[in-house]
Order: sequence, then C-alpha cells, then structure tokens
Amino acid sequence: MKLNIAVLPGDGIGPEIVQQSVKVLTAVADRFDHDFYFEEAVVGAAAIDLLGNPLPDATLELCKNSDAVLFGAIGDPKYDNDPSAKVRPEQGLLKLRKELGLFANIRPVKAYDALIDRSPLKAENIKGADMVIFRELTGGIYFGEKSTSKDGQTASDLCTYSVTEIERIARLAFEAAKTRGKKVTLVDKANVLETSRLWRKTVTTLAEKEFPEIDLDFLFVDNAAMQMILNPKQFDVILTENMFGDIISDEASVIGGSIGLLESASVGAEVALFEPIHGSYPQAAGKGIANPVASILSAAMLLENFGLNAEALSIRKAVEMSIALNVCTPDINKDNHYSTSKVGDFLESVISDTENHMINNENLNFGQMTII
Ligand SMILES: NC(=O)C1=CN([C@@H]2O[C@H](COP(=O)(O)OP(=O)(O)OC[C@H]3O[C@@H](n4cnc5c(N)ncnc54)[C@H](O)[C@@H]3O)[C@@H](O)[C@H]2O)C=CC1
Ligand SMILES: CC(C)CC(=O)C(=O)O
Ligand SMILES: [Mg+2]
Repeated sequence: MKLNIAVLPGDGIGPEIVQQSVKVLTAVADRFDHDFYFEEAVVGAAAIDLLGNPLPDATLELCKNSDAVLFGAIGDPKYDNDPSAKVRPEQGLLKLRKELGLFANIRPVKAYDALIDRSPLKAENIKGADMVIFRELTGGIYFGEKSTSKDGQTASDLCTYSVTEIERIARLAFEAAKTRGKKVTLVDKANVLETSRLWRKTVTTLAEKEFPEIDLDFLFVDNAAMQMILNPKQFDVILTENMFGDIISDEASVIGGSIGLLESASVGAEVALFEPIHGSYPQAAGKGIANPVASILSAAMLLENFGLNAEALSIRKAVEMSIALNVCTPDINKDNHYSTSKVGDFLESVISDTENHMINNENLNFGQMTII
C-alpha cells in the first residue's frame, strides 16, 4: 500500500519521539512491502518562531492532502508562563483538529502485565483493566467564545454542544462497544451543566433507538475521576466531552504505568491524525529520556486505520517485548534505562527480524543495544 503521511513533530520532545515512529513505520514498510512517504511540516511554538503562526497554511494544506497525519506534541514554557500571549502553540493543534473535522479522539488504556507491579496503584485493582475513552474533540469549552472584560477582572469561556455533535461521537463509541464488552459509560456533570443534560438526553435516546444491546450507564465526572483509580476494571467504553476526556485520560494513564505509553487516534472526516495523549514534556526535550512508545503505538493505530492489522500487530508485539525485557525509558525502567532512540532502534530491529530470531532466542542478545 502507498501512504502519504504528513509528519508534524512540533515542540519539546515531539521531534525525538516522532523520529522513532518514522523509524518503526519505515521498518514496517520494508518488512511488509509498502511505500510510506513522509513529509514534515512545522506546527506549534516551532511554527510561531518561524512564521508567526502556530498552524501555517502550508502545514494545513499538507495535512489535507495526505492520507494521514502523525503528530508529535506542541507547547512551550515561554507561552505557558505568559498568560497574556495572544498567539499560542495550542491554537495550532485546536485549529488543526477543527479544520480536519477530527471530532472523536480515541484513547485506549490498558494495564500491561509486565508493568502491574510498578504502578503506584494496587496490582489487584488494575490487573485486567482495559478500556477505551471516546473524547469529543472539536466542541465544548475549548472551542467556545472566549472573552476578558476591558478592566481585566472577569473572563469567560463558553461551553456549547449540539445534538449533532453529541450523536456523531456517541455512535462511534457504541459501535466500538459492540466489538468489546458491550458497555458504554457516559461521563458528564449533568447535575450541574446544561450541556451535560443534553449529552444524557441525546445519548439515552440514541442508545434506546439504535443500540439496545449495549449497556449504558452514567457517572458524574468527579465520581468518575475517583472510580478510575479505585476500580478501573468496571470501564469498557467511556464516552465524554472534550475537557472531561482530556483530564480523565491523563489520569487513566497511571493505570498503564506511564503517560508515555498512551496512544490516540483522532478521527472524523477523511484524514485522521495520530498522536500520543501526552504533551511536549519540555523538561525532557533533547535529553533522550522521553518514552517514544505512545507515539509509536499511535503509528500502529494509523496502520489499523487502513486495515493494515498484521503490520500494526508487529508493532504492538515488539512493544510488548520491549516492556517485558525492560528495554524502556526511565519513566518505566528507573535503573538501567534505554534512551528514546535506543528504544526506537530496538523496536525497529524486532520488526525487521522476520525470522523471529530475537523472539525465539532464549539467550536474547542485545549486542547492538547500549544501556545509557
Ligand atoms: N497534544 C499536545 O500536543 C499537548 C500539549 N500539551 C502542552 O505540553 C506542554 C507541557 O504540558 P504538561 O502539562 O507538562 O504535560 P506533558 O504531558 O507534556 O507532561 C506531563 C508529565 O508527563 C510525563 N510525560 C509526558 N510525556 C512523556 C513521555 N513521552 N515519556 C515519559 N514521560 C512523559 C512527564 O512526567 C511530564 O512531566 C504545555 O505547553 C502544554 O500546553 C499538553 C498536553 C497535550
Ligand atoms: C492543547 C490541548 C487541548 C491538548 C491536550 O491536552 C490534549 O489533547 O490532550
Ligand atoms: Mg491532554
């Protein structure tokens, strides 16, 4: 298969993690005889520095004309620490999501057996946890009208949702539940927010009409935040609005062992975008300590999006192997950790190892690896 992939590394650790994903995708293309073409463009703070715009027209055009987008991360402390900056890196990502019509962000969360004992959460509570969060991505408070009063004493962000916006992502969540545990939990704040009451009404009606076989339940977001830690195994598919999904998915990453493992796919119209759930982790930029796996697994989701399931599985198996063998960055492997690029090299060699020498060799030899 021929795929044109737009690569938007962004800021902070974005370039170094995305570089590993390109490495891994190239290994997949070689092994399975595909043609993947990568073209890079600037976004975020890097694009503001260069062109004064966090989403330059050329970047948007490239994305629209590509088959898929591989996105790193955006954000820089110089903007985080300057609340009065009018042009901000995050605007680039939000505009890209809107322009590409990416209304659903799909964030799978699972506990890797090999990492269970390293989680700060109790092993018996997280073993077997396996959920997917469907986060609405182009509506709600992140996109509502913003204003600050002339005297600077009051500010507001409007939260708006329409039935159409709710239904289209709810359908995707219910469809996913059909193939999984047949349960959808709608996370909202319907005891307080009018928008949440519209979500409940709309989702309930849709479930009764189109998905009677799916169990639908409801949780207020404050309780959901607690349940995520106390009993994450109760969740199968979580459906929620933009901001709640942003927050509870970072929380859910603790179950997986590190936010550096959590992949995502943003879908909607034609061109889908694949990105880790984490941000630009600026403290780690250039140090070789960022975990590239979230980006690499997002690349696996990219392949699944085109039905390249065996190819995606080769990535997932390689990642499982790296975790089992502790070929991991310091967020997971505190003692003898591997650098960002060494983890990428390892995954590349496992994928390229068509004879499965590495997998079958009991005395696994990582001669080509150096522990930093
Ligand atoms: N999609 C995006 O591009 C996002 C961008 N941001 C931006 O990123 C910047 C930093 O935001 P933070 O709140 O610090 O969130 P962050 O996700 O960048 O980092 C939070 C913490 O998570 C851990 N972490 C994140 N990525 C990791 C990785 N690959 N490997 C190992 N550990 C990792 C680190 O302990 C880090 O201190 C801000 O400018 C923010 O606006 C934040 C979230 C998403
Ligand atoms: C710019 C932010 C909305 C990014 C973020 O935190 C996310 O998408 O998870
Ligand atoms: Mg976030």
